[in-house]
Amino acid sequence: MAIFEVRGGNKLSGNITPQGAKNEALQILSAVLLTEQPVEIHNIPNIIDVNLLIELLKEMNVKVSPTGPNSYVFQADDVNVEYLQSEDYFKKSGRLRGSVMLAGPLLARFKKAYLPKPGGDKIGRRRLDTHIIGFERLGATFSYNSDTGFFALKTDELKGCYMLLDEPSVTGTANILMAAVLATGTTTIYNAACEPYIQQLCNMLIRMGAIIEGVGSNQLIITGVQKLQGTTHTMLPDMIEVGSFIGLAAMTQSDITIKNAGVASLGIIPEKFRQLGIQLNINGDDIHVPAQERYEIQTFLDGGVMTIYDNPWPGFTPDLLSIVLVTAIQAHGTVLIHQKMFESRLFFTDKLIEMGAQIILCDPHRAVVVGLERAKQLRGITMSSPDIRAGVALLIAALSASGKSTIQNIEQIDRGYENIDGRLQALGADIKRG
Ligand SMILES: CC(=O)N[C@H]1[C@@H](OP(=O)(O)OP(=O)(O)OC[C@H]2O[C@@H](n3ccc(=O)[nH]c3=O)[C@H](O)[C@@H]2O)O[C@H](CO)[C@@H](O)[C@@H]1O
Ligand SMILES: C=C(OP(=O)(O)O)C(=O)O
Repeated sequence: MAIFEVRGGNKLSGNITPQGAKNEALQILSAVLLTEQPVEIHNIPNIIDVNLLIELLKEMNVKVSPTGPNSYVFQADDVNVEYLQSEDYFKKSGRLRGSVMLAGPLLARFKKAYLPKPGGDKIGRRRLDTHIIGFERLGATFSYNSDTGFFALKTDELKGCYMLLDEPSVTGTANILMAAVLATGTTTIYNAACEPYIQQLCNMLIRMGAIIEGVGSNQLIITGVQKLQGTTHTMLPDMIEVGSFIGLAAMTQSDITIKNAGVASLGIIPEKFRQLGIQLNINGDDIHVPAQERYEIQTFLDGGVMTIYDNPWPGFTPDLLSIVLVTAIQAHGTVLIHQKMFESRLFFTDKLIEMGAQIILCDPHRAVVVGLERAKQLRGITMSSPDIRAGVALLIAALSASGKSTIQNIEQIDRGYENIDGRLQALGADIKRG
């Protein structure tokens, strides 16, 4: 198992460009199954989860031709849906969350699909009810094999309907949307997720010939069409990487410019880091984070302790709470981090406490961070990366700490961050892959 060896304490400087968005890529790559025509996609991040999904598409007989370092053309004109019943698919698809989104397009085009046991981060229960109930409402039937954990879905015809989702699931919305674009009649998805990656998917589908109203809102109205055509699509910058780099700069007192950060699509993210007291200078599409010795966590207007919590878009993404938490360690002041969506995402704080952070884990969902105000540096330790975002939070802690840290299980980090060691070395970080 690969490790990172980090010698912390270096102040970093320079420019860093975020990769294409991981969670957008997983939706967009699934959508190539909706047409027999070529689809050209740019700014695809070279990360484990995305490469695994590309591998699954290849195994399904989709033609995959690289056209540049992060660009590919996909053509799904001879799809082998039966591959989805193979042992190999069972094994590989369970390794990432994104594979669930192959189901919507397959059901729409080939009238059958298989939904794997959800993979991805082990950050709490991750149910598929929204996906399955949505497909059922469109006219699919499902059976569940408790030995394999697979749902088999089939339909004679998908028919549009009105549905109010139980929760605005991101992958659930993408899945139902991709099924509905080829259904007969009109589908209304109310309480839909509406984050920029869903908007990107909608806009791609519209370019392919789909009819979708309400893009960017929580109500999508889709008029089904018989066929979709090829298109070209470019992924947005990864907003979770942008937030990770802001946290990294603040914790390590570094002067970093995040180039082409996709500022217009960051929503409330910059504001949350400002609530930690971090100065951000936005110049066009770049974010300059100056070296900051001191940053002071704001209080609420009534003087109450700041709380930062997750919510579906346009609320704050749960994927950045681990980064906000680690960044608060050297702040002046106190913050309550409340992770509402996932119940196992804060346990990594025990490693931060071992490094010297002042954190009280109140329960699985809430942690209070009392800033050290740089009176004490964290100390390097050996630790293991439990999930993508906790992994990067631990990496940020290690880069700010005195002495050597070893981070194990870095495959978790590689799932979502492209060549992170190389890009951090270019900023002056002492990090080695072992
Ligand atoms: C591949 C991908 O795109 N993964 C993202 C996607 O996962 P994913 O689509 O799997 O996440 P969902 O949006 O379905 O929901 C995530 C969790 O939050 C809970 N929930 C959701 C909505 C809500 O209003 N209340 C609530 O408690 C759900 O029950 C679930 O346990 O969206 C998550 C939420 O932004 C992100 O963390 C993941 O990185
Ligand atoms: C939780 C995440 O990913 P996934 O849904 O792919 O596990 C994440 O990107 O932070």
